[in-house]
Amino acid sequence: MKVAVGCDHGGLHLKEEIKELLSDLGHDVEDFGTYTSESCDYPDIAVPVANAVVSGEMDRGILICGTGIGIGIAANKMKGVRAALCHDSFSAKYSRAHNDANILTMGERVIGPGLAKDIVTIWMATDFEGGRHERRVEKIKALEK
Ligand SMILES: O=C(CO)[C@H](O)[C@H](O)COP(=O)(O)O
Repeated sequence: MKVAVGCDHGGLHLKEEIKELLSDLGHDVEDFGTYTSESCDYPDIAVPVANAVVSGEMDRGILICGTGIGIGIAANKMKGVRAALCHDSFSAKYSRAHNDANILTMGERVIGPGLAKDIVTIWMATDFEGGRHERRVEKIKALEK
């Protein structure tokens, strides 16, 4: 899969670990920044990653900031984005299976790299179940009209 990754300064180190994991898993990774530890504003990263996913240029996105919250709030303002903040593997699995989340967000200041890598591995491997969940996701999409 083609995966867009992005972070603010609070998520820089974890993003590097996640990029390596995604490559090891056989995915194509595109890094939308930030690239240095200099302080920056997470909406400036969330928007291009969201656009890349919604346009179909990239299949999925992973966004990381200090908490995973702000960058997810920003991404979810973009039409077509279903960004899920996941700090446990159960949520990661069901954000895909039930919600068809297309962007995963995490906080580098919240969880360690080991758990974050488990979360990404599960999130990337889980398919949307459809069925009754399709109807619910369609209702979410209808809210955007
Ligand atoms: O987690 C975040 C947003 O939800 C940011 O990474 C965090 O707010 C940045 O804080 P600071 O400028 O103090 O490093």
